[in-house]
Amino acid sequence: MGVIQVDGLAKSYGTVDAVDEMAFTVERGELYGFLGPNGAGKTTTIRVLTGQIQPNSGTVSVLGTDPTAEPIETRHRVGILPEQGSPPSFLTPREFLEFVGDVRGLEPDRVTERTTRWAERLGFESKLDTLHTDLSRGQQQKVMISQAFLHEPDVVFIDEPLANLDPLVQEQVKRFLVSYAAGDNAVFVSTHNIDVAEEICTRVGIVADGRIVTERSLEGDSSAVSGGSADSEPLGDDSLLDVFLERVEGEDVRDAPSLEGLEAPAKR
Ligand SMILES: Nc1ncnc2c1ncn2[C@@H]1O[C@H](COP(=O)(O)OP(=O)(O)OP(=O)(O)O)[C@@H](O)[C@H]1O
Repeated sequence: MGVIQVDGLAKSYGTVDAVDEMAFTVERGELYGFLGPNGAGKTTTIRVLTGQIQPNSGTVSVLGTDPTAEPIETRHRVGILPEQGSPPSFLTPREFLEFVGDVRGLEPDRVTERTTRWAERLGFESKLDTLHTDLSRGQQQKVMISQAFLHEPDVVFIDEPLANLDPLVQEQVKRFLVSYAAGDNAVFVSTHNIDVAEEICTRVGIVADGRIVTERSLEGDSSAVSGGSADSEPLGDDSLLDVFLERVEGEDVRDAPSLEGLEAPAKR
């Protein structure tokens, strides 16, 4: 049984069908990449899986909990790095991480120890007592990454993990995500960055029009992974970008209208 299970999920906003017949399963040990163009339904799916919104229909299960019926229990057990999330402007990283640790049920000593460890790991020790409003976007992202992993959850949902990070920290975070998933956890990453997905994910689901249109295993040609609704094909000799462009109808940049006419005006 997967630690994340989604079957027949549908969610609309008014007349917009954001998610429709979404189905996939993620197992322990997987770093699952959720790839899709703008508006494909990725954030909506994560919001359902983390108990932030109610779907219209379908079943979802996260670590054996039902986020639609027991959202607080689900949120307690997972880590969440939301899209464009930022820590509260009126708190410092130390205060925020203490708050998150408390809400997630960690002992105060443990929170102090992990706060120090994360600040050292991501290099924001000198900013631990500075208000978030006075931190850069990248420094705020480091605090958000720290809060998602502070209670060492078995499942972590991440929207664009590398946003605003400098290249050195990006490398560190990528390595961390790979090792965290390999430690019998599951990391679910929504991203537009196909190269990063190809580099770090064990499996990807390509999303278009609110559903998974294809899945690919990236763990080597012989290891097709059971994906619940369908077995994932290995990527083989294709590049993930080619698979993406082929499967995302109407989004192929090779057929897209050129941006001719949008060039900056020539200097007079
Ligand atoms: N609160 C909302 N009210 C109305 N429509 C919404 C709302 N949130 C999302 N949508 C619509 O639902 C669809 C899916 O949006 P969603 O944010 O899930 O896509 P996404 O794959 O995360 O996109 P992106 O890659 O641009 O972040 C889009 O057409 C979007 O306009």
